[in-house]
Amino acid sequence: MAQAQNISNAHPSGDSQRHLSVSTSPTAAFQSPLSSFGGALARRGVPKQLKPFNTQDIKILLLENVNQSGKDILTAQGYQVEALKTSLPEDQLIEKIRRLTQYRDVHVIGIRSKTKLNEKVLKEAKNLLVIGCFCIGTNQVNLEYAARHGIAVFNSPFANSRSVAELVIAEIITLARQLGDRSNEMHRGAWNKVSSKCWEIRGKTLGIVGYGHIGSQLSVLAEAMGMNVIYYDVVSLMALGTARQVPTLTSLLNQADFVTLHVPELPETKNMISAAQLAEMKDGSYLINASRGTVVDIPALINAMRSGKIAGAALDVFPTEPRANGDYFNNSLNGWDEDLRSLNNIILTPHIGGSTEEAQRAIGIEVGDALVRYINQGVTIGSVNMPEVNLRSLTSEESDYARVIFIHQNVPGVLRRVNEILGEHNVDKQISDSRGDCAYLMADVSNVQTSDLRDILENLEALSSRILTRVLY
Ligand SMILES: NC(=O)c1ccc[n+]([C@@H]2O[C@H](COP(=O)([O-])OP(=O)(O)OC[C@H]3O[C@@H](n4cnc5c(N)ncnc54)[C@H](O)[C@@H]3O)[C@@H](O)[C@H]2O)c1
Ligand SMILES: O=C(O)CC[C@@H](O)C(=O)O
Repeated sequence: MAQAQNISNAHPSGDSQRHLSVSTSPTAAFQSPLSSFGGALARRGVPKQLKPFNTQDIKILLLENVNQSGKDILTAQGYQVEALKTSLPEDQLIEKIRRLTQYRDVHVIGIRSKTKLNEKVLKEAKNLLVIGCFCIGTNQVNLEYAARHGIAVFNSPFANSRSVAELVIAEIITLARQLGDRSNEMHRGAWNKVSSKCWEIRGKTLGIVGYGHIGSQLSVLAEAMGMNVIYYDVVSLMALGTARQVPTLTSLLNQADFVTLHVPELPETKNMISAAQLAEMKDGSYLINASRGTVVDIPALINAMRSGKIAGAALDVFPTEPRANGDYFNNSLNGWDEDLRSLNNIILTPHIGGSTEEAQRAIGIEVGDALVRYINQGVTIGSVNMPEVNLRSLTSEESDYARVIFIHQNVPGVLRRVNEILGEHNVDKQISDSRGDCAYLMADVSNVQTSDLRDILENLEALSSRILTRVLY
């Protein structure tokens, strides 16, 4: 196929910077790991790398010390990768995107849990194609705004679940034996050998709120240590081992010796554990939160611990967390931080539930691969805000092919208009799906020349429903 020059990735803003020059010289072979088409791919040859751009033109900004495994995958593609160790607050991130040419046309932003990618920030990144959350939670991103602007978001849904579950097991024993306090006393030079209100965990009841990836793993580990497990979830879920689902949060709180929270940050989970719920817990019970800081009303917890109602707590997450290592955890953050620090038998950790070598490496690989697949082939499998769409990869044996991606508003009549445009060519295969207001169409067209691609692009761009058009080949 004759090579086209300057086919643009058109974007809703119509920004003139959105032009990527054309190259078909791959810098690294991309091996698609997609399972549903894997067999067919293996038989049909090496997947062809689809890109209407020099991979070197793709600009990626990674924040929050993303693992080397993820950086390696992205740099191996030839993309320009700028990696920062910390997150940036909204004003500094906007400033960076606005002021520095190298970020203004950033195509990919990679973050972990701290960087807030809200509408204000996303508006500035006018060339943004995709966001990688190198973590489980995606509450820090305005997913709906991103979808409306054709920006796909990917995460790693369970690569750190085991690490969180193991941390919680450690915390259950630490709280039951008041290990934090004993250790602190020894560090201060004081010997204080006590057994009063120190317990074995065998035979105690663990109440898990949210029986998803983390909650269910934890259930198995806790049972192996002799605990009885009950759980509460908004959906009915199969119990592992001899765990038992209870019908209400109150029922769980009334029965559990240890309550641990594993729900996502949602409007419904905000202050899910507040004064009323703490009052429903057993006297002398324990609370663990390694989900999100907003799930617990912390001033209410401080009161419940001061009164002795709650015998201990472990908190890994906080409504406002420091931006970087070395920053202070004091009242300037949340207003009650020093009261919290003054309590006995409380474990405070800096959001390290998923911070293990194993988890971070696996997350880097999973999200890195998803980003490459999306950039190079337009595949949305695993996206948290776009319909999941995939087609068998084109292979290097198939020449004169192009992949057309049309992200559009989910309104009646669009497919007919799109197919009028594509119908003038040989559409080899096509798939389309929608999620909420956003729809994603992927079509592989054969026997197309440069001029055809330009026509296809311009005609699709002229449709009023279009959000983003990409032509990959
Ligand atoms: N501390 C850390 O480092 C760390 C690491 C990973 C995840 N997390 C947090 O943990 C959360 C849970 O992770 P996961 O992978 O188990 O998520 P998941 O989506 O697999 O499971 C969440 C479960 O919570 C349930 N749920 C939702 N709303 C609920 C409600 N109102 N009441 C009861 N149950 C409800 C869901 O039905 C689901 O079963 C994540 O959303 C993330 O915020 C924290
Ligand atoms: O590594 C992080 O910053 C986030 C860890 C965790 O909260 C997650 O959502 O996966």
